[in-house]
Amino acid sequence: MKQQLLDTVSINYDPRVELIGAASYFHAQGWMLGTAGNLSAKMPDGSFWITGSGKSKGKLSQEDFVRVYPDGSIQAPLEESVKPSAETSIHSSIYELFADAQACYHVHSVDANLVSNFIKGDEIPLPPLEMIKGLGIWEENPNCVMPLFDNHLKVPQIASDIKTRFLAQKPQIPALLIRNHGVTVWANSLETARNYIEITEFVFRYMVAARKAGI
Ligand SMILES: CSC[C@@H](O)[C@@H](O)C(=O)COP(=O)(O)O
Ligand SMILES: [Zn+2]
Repeated sequence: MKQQLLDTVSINYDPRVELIGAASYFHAQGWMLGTAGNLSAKMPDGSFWITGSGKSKGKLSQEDFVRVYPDGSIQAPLEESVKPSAETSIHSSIYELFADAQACYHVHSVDANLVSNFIKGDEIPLPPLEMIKGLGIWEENPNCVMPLFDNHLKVPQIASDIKTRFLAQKPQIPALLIRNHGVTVWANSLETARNYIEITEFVFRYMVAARKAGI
């Protein structure tokens, strides 16, 4: 009986309403302006719902999402014309790399774009702020870095760079930054992914302000 109930709950699970709420909140913060960014959430069968490509992220509806299956096949609920996000390959790579990931969020902010140019290398040292604990690092004065990837017109190239690097070495934190583009986070729940976006954006804002203040 209990198992039956659990099965029914998982069959009826639909993360789209929560994804729409997150997108509209990020849009209000200026992190998902126009068509920028994409959000996805995993389903119990291993597929994931992802925002359709080119949709205005401040006014999404349930029909603006596409369901992507592990074999790459897709299902657009009502409108066949809805295509999955151009950055779906990045979301797929994250779900392949991190079995616990239930959600993957990607946004574009001015501060993230500025910070991505602070350094030429492939990782950015993060300031040892209390907020870093919110990314799962419980250390005094943490020595934490955020992986930084080059932006490419061909998104599968970015996805492949992420896979290659993270297969060789897992990142310290569940976040990565694409240069002149934006941050991507992943988490074991939609709520935590939303928190990670807020925390990384706080850290970027601090870094820009600190540089301006000469700290
Ligand atoms: C301002 S749109 C930029 C896009 O190229 C991309 O980076 C993005 O985040 C949104 O693409 P989308 O295909 O709508 O998911
Ligand atoms: Zn993007």
